[in-house]
Amino acid sequence: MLEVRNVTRIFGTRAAVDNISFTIDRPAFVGIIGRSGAGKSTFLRMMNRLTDASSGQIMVEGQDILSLRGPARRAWQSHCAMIFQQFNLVPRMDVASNVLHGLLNRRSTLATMFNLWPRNDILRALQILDRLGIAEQAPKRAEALSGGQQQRVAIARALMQDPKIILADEPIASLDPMNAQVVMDTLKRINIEDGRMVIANLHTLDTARRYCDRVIGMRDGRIVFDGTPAQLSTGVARDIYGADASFNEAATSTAIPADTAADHAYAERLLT
Ligand SMILES: Nc1ncnc2c1ncn2[C@@H]1O[C@H](COP(=O)(O)OP(=O)(O)OP(=O)(O)O)[C@@H](O)[C@H]1O
Repeated sequence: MLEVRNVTRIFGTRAAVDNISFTIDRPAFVGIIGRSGAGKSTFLRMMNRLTDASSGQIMVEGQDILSLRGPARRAWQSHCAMIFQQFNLVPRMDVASNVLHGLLNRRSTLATMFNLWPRNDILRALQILDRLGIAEQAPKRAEALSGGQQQRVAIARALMQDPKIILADEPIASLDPMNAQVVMDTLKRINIEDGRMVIANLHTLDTARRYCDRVIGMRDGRIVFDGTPAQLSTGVARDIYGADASFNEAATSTAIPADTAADHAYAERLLT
């Protein structure tokens, strides 16, 4: 389904991504982990053709997507939707219009400028919002929503493109643990129910272990691990993150310790 062959991206004299190769043969949920600067974002941006590669090929259904130009490149970008850490919504625009903007590549600029959308597209946007549990937010401005809701709007916008692959660049890095879970559950559902491949850059090991079928570990632009979550032992993680013996997994965790006594006290205060 996807074959990455010897892909490199050089900035100045330094390789941000250094000759990486791997194959994904089914619509899996793939996590890419590694410390800051490992090359994770650069790789996703090459997949989506936001950044050019210096060399290599990315084959999808027999076509090298790195060689696409003009309309063919734009068509690929709409089959390969991207979700960002900061959601990248238009804050003052309503939620439904933000979702409809997923069709931007396929619409005339004029129609988009005047916010003129065919009825069928509007209905589809509302159906997608409903599926993600946020239909009632459709008329609100995006900026009025919580971070978790905004990220679900961004996922809805991606689904509007009907993509084969969803690329997510640190999709939960700006969210609290509860919202992070809702967003990851949503991505997992889309992966399983729709059969869309998801490739997500993740900064926490526990998230990679919980949601991914496969984990790729990057360090200094290279792939240093490629395996299942079960193979991702603390020792392997230490290699990926380049940490010494004092490496502590909790430092890469999003989990908050449960403090039930404090929760009960808080609930009681609210009730009185
Ligand atoms: N446009 C650019 N110009 C120059 N150097 C860049 C550019 N983009 C990325 N780099 C460099 O490439 C390397 C890899 O960066 P990249 O953002 O891909 O890493 P990352 O693993 O995604 O890290 P983070 O989690 O912090 O985003 C870094 O050293 C970064 O400084």
